[in-house]
Amino acid sequence: MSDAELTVAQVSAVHGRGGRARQALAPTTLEIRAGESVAVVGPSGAGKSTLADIVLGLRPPASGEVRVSGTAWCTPGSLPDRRRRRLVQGVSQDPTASFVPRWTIRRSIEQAVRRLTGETDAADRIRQAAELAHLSPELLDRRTTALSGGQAQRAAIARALAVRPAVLVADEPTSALDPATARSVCAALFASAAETGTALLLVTHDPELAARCTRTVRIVAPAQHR
Ligand SMILES: Nc1ncnc2c1ncn2[C@@H]1O[C@H](COP(=O)(O)OP(=O)(O)OP(=O)(O)O)[C@@H](O)[C@H]1O
Repeated sequence: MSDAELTVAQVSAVHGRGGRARQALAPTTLEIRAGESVAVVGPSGAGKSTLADIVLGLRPPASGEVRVSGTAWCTPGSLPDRRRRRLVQGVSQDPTASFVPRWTIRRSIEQAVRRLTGETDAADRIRQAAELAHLSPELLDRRTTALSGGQAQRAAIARALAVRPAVLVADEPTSALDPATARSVCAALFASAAETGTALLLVTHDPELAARCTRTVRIVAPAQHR
């Protein structure tokens, strides 16, 4: 038995139905253990974001299976159980998507912790997550509109970590940031995943970022796209 936190076994995806169906992801296999990071690279349109969505449990695969912490997560016929959703959290290119615009960062994180873990007192989790994400605590009481891009991305990392996931999926998390901010956000991402033993799946076009991961998996474009 594998002790990987995330197992992606021969997972493929199709967009569209009937005559419009097109393969969006060729069969892909990878494993990530606790504290490891895997960079997913490949040409534009190869299906990297589609793979991220499948691992996040947002869409089922067309074939294959995803396992999280040794248990089935999703298959062609099933999406993850609502009570296990906490186990895989995401950080996207647009951090504002993780927050309710009229709420403070703290309130959005509190709601996520309550919804995903059932815990009503999130204060300790939020403080720890902000520290892990290198987010100054005073920024927790602002809305995303009052944060810089780098601060908002650190807040999104804190939101994801506050529910203590087994797997963190980061899809191009720094592509909207300037190089210096991108480097500091990445430092927070790698350090927090390693410190908490979270398996990190990182979709990136940036070779420097990929080189910092434990391994790189290259997605090949489905045959019809080549
Ligand atoms: N909602 C959708 N409906 C139909 N086809 C889609 C949809 N989303 C993506 N696709 C197609 O699926 C394929 C994979 O897209 P995906 O966004 O996963 O690629 P990617 O590797 O992440 O690309 P990029 O590096 O440009 O972000 C592409 O051919 C894309 O056009």
